[in-house]
Amino acid sequence: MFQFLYTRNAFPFFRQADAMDCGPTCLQMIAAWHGKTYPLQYLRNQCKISRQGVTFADIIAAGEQLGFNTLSAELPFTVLAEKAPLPCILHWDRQHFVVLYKVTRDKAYIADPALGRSVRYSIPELLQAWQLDEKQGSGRALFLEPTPQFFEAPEVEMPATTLRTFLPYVRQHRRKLIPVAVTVFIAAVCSFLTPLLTEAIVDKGISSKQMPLLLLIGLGQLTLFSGKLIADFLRARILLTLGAQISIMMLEAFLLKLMRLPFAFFDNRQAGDNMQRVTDNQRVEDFLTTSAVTFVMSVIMLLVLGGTLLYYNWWIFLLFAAGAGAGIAWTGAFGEKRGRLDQKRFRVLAANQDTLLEIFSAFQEVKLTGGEQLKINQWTTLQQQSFAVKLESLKLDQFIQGVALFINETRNVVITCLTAILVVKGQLTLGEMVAITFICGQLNAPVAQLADFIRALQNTKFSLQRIAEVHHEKEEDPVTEQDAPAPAITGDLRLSDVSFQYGNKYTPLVLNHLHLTIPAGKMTAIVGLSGSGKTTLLKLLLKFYGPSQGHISVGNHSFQDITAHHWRQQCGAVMQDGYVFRDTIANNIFGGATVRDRERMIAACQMANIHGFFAAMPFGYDTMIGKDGYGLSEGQTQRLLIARLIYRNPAYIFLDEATNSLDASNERDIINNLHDFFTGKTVVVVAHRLSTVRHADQILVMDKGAIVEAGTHETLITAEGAYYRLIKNQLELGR
Ligand SMILES: Nc1ncnc2c1ncn2[C@@H]1O[C@H](COP(=O)(O)OP(=O)(O)OP(=O)(O)O)[C@@H](O)[C@H]1O
Repeated sequence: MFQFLYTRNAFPFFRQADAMDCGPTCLQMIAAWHGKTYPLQYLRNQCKISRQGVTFADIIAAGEQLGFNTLSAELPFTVLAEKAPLPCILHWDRQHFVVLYKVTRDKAYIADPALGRSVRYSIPELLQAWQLDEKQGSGRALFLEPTPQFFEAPEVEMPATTLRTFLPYVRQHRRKLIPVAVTVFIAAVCSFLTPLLTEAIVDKGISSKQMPLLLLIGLGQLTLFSGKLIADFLRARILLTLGAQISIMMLEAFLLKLMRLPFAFFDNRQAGDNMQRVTDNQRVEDFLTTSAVTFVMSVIMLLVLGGTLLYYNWWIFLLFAAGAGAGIAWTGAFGEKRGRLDQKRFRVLAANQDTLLEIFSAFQEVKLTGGEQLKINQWTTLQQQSFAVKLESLKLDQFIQGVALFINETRNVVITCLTAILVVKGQLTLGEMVAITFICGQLNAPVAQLADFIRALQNTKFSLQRIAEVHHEKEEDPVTEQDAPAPAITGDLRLSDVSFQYGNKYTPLVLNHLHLTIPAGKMTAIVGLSGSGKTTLLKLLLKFYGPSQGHISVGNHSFQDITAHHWRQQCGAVMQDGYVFRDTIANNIFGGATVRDRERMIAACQMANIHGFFAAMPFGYDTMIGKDGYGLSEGQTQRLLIARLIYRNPAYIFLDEATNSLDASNERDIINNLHDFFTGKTVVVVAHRLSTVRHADQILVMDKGAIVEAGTHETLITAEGAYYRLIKNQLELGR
């Protein structure tokens, strides 16, 4: 519809922000070609971008969401060039996506989100990058045709995260800005007076040959220098305190935001990504405190010293202003290039963090599999990449700074020559020349600081973009309901026609049209082969994920109407990968509980059969455990997690292989103890052991995401169906 707006060279182009963004960026270009501009972040979400980027299926699913009819085809180049409607998305070098928007007799025009708007390839070059099979000369292409739904869809706006978002943090500390302003004022006055005294030394002191006057002026200069120094020192101290306070508040808000995001957000990101974003927050804080204050100071200095220079000679002032302006403009012109490098640097550093985290947390596995060298090699490869990015950044910075320095020096030399000429001509006194040279020397620092400020501003902009990715993620619960009072929820859990897939609609169904009721106050056991979807079902019941299709309810409440936070307050769970925090045993058992009752805690540990062990620890329940503390065996860890659950005393209990590491005697004791505790509670247990499931009020047998059988142990054994076979082959009959 709007194609006429674009000439051949003006195909709408967007550059990918991130190495994994090529797919969504191609979709962004195609949507823009048809007249609609979508924010990249929105398209990334629609594509459900993961750590590995996106697939054709992800782009198709997102395209259909936007209102495109999509057709993905493997076709020969001749068909692509002569018959296919362009633009289309091509799979490139088997690892990248590009948009092909024009083919002539011997050239193909590609908008490559990594390289640029109009990258021209010869046909053999295109074939080399595109075709799947060298002999066939064919490759994969995705065509997107807009439907009326595309044009009717409302505009999508993603609010930008700007510095303004963070100003409230600074405003809270505005009183501290007063002493900062005072120190800036003192420094400015000192800078203003110093050249005047210099001029006085030369013109008045030397010519009058009055030693006391010279001494007095010298003393004045020393006082001004000391005043400026003290003001600078004080300011640095105040800013450090201010920066630390603002940083803590910003990071606290960032962590709180992260905690409120849904599980899917963490599925798609590496830990290193979020850790790097903490650095981004610190960069913003540094900008708001140090860089912004330095900027204000530089501007004041420029005004004060520039005004003094203007007072001496306006020609020299103009010359200086032109030179300084040129240097600053030069530095500012490299924003986009520096942005791309910064994004590369972010990726490499995040990957570096992840590799190190993996090496340290999987140390045992690394050693057992003899993978030490492999892991070190992976790390060194990342170091090489990091070095390459650093070198590239250094080269660019040196180029920018080198030219800026050259401009500055040229300006200084020209000004020195000009002042000398003016002195020779008698239009300036020697004292004025010395004062002007002094002012120009003094001005160099604020001019350089302005250039630094521009660089800091660009860096902060890149950091803000990355922080925005977290800030604009939809939280699990609506913000207004997050702190609402949470009355108890009761009733059966019901699933009606529930299906679920982790990715988009083209990824396999992990849960397949489930209809089931989990009766309140009863115990339901779920059994099935590995990978049949048991844990996923628990995760849906815990509201970690919402169903892709169908409906879940508890009592009279639809799951959609209760917040995840509210629901999880009613629940307790021991998951397969339950975690022991780096803390005391007591704090590990209390968890997030507000009431910390030691007697109840000990009773919980007795029920979980672990009291004797904890009581015998060096500091009893105050012994540190977790990563840096006293090691626990798998079985002890599971008993601690069960004690945590008992202390929490929830109405709905979910156990995923919670006792599989226990020995038979421990398990029997715990199951006996839990029998009373479970009374009246709704319990869902995923287990492989017959001893755990046989007394359940209801047993559900899962296979390939579906419930294939349901009943009690006796009825299912009599039926001799899936449960019977599973027991024979899988469940440990002996226990
Ligand atoms: N985060 C995820 N992203 C994509 N697929 C996933 C994810 N988690 C699980 N799956 C897939 O979902 C399917 C069901 O996994 P699930 O963990 O629910 O099975 P399970 O029955 O609990 O298996 P097990 O008895 O081995 O614990 C598996 O094929 C698995 O690969």
